[in-house]
Amino acid sequence: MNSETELAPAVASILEAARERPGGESAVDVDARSLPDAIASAEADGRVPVIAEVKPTSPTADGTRDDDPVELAEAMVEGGASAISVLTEPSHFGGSPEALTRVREAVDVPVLRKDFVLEEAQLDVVEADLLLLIARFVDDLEGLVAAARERGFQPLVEVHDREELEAALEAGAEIIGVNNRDLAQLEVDLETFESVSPHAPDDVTLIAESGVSSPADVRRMRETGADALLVGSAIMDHGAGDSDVAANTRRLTEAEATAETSDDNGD
Ligand SMILES: O=C(O)c1ccccc1NCC(=O)[C@H](O)[C@H](O)COP(=O)(O)O
Repeated sequence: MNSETELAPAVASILEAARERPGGESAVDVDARSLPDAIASAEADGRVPVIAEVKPTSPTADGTRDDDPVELAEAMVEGGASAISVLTEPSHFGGSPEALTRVREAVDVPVLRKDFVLEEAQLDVVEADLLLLIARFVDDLEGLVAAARERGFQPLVEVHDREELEAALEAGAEIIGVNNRDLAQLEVDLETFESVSPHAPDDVTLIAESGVSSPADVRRMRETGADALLVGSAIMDHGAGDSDVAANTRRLTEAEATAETSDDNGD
């Protein structure tokens, strides 16, 4: 992996910044909340398992939300989110490790650290229940998956195509996210998940990431094998700024229940 060919300029800039960021001084020791348990709990009470993302801004966002990350995360849980993703990348996404720590103290669902972790010391910046590793950018994926597990994290390995899926499986990944956003044009295409998901073994926890914006999208991803969905923009609604994050989350977590009770196409 670790190919920088055909990367969008914003992604090349994100990687450059990631290489400069220091790691922690000593290994963290996490007592992680289980994502599979949180997914099972949502399924049991009829909610779609959604990992809602606290993403103040991004290279593709229309604006920035300055709301308190804790208030956003609490509203997401109120809307039925099974887990929270918190951007810790500071220079392109407006995130911080401190925001993640505050969110994890405030909610009782699993919290994902969303960042561009490239080397082992960068695992030790902050405790989280789940930790994102992007297959394309990590040189020693197997080593970093193992190092994350040694610290107690549940690694979530992000892939974009079948080759990266195979690499994630060889590295021992048990939780895999298929990112619908390509890192060359930053365009989203839900067909990405649909083309990769049939090749994932049943015992993998499979997450559809990016570009899910409506209940119809939720159902489409679930029908093609998504155990959970990672959703940022449609919940944060950067353009509106003051939109109702709990309601935005609920619209997606209730997508399957509303489909059963409604005659319309429910988008
Ligand atoms: O979100 C971006 O603009 C972005 C740009 C460059 C690299 C990564 C980017 N996003 C990272 C993500 O994985 C998403 O935040 C996450 O999957 C949620 O996506 P969405 O629901 O489409 O906001």
